[in-house]
Amino acid sequence: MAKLYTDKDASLDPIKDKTIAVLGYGSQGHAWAQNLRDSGLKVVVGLEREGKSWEQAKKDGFSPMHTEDAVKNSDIIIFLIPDMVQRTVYLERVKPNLRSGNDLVFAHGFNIHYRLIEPPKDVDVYMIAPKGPGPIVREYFVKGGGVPALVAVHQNYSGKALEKALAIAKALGATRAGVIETTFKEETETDLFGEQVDLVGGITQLMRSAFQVLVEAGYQPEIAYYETINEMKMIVDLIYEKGFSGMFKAVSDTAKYGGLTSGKYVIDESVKKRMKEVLEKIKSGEFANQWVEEYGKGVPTLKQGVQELENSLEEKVGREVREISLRGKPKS
Ligand SMILES: NC(=O)c1ccc[n+]([C@@H]2O[C@H](COP(=O)([O-])OP(=O)(O)OC[C@H]3O[C@@H](n4cnc5c(N)ncnc54)[C@H](O)[C@@H]3O)[C@@H](O)[C@H]2O)c1
Ligand SMILES: CC(C)(O)[C@@H](O)C(=O)O
Ligand SMILES: [Mg+2]
Ligand SMILES: [Mg+2]
Repeated sequence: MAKLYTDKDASLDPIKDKTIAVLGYGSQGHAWAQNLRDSGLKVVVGLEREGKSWEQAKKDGFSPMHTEDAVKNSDIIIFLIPDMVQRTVYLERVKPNLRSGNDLVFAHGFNIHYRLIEPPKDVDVYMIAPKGPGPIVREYFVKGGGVPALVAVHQNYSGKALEKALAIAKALGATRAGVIETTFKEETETDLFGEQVDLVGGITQLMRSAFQVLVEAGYQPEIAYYETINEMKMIVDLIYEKGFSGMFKAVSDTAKYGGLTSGKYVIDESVKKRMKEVLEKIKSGEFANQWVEEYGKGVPTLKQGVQELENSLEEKVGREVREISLRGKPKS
């Protein structure tokens, strides 16, 4: 098994006297800024302008400052702004204010791996990539736990980059679970692959298609929603806690037999073949170029996809069904 770093393998010492700039106060930014501060580290929040994030950061007790001021006042600069804006913010706000011995830190390897950002040689460049959404990084930390993370070092000018990455992982709560060392290449490619074919893309499409098949066959949409979308959480929770075998133990033999046979029929080798094509596009940089181009055009495909999803019957029914099913969800 890969080496797992836990709390006992990490110390806050290498960064305890440093000032840390968290750039961005969105999904990950709000979690990192608060977790690192609650762990006793000195955090400043850097933002482009006053707005929603600025107000939220103030509500959470920070005194946000403009990006360039945050960079000038810090030793460690953490990029928690969208991947597509990191290059411009780096070139315009960070690079002109960077000092020898600063650290550039990422939560995902996209900009370094695909060379959108090419840092100078006299800084450390490393990553702590949480393997979970930002709000959960905060929620688990507050409840005394932590979301697992990957760490990677791209540039080790100080010779202490890994120790600092582990220190941040500890302050974030990730070593309460477990942290594994990787490379920027491995993290970037696997993270993009997972979110595309499985976590974000695959699961959404699987549930929507199943919902649509039932509705198109004349079944009540609310029943289709309960069956194909709502119950997914309980099944995934069982897999999360007990593995596939544990989940199988909790369902009926009828579900096991039907699931094994029809599951392999629906998600067959042709699906795996297309997953491999997706991986190739990620590895070759084709997906990265496509995403940069889409972003340059003002994200028309992304906007259209999100709008189609928001207007879909499954979302409309979901809003109603969730009101009912969330009433039954335990509070803690
Ligand atoms: N969202 C996640 O759960 C998650 C998980 C693991 C890694 N990551 C990585 O973390 C990084 C941050 O992702 P995120 O989803 O938290 O970002 P996000 O979309 O939530 O970031 C929003 C923040 O960025 C700022 N921002 C937006 N546009 C900007 C612009 N043009 N210039 C400057 N600032 C701008 C906003 O004001 C806000 O504070 C990315 O590298 C991402 O791949 C995200
Ligand atoms: C939370 C995810 C999907 O794991 C992350 O990779 C992201 O990009 O948001
Ligand atoms: Mg991810
Ligand atoms: Mg990702």
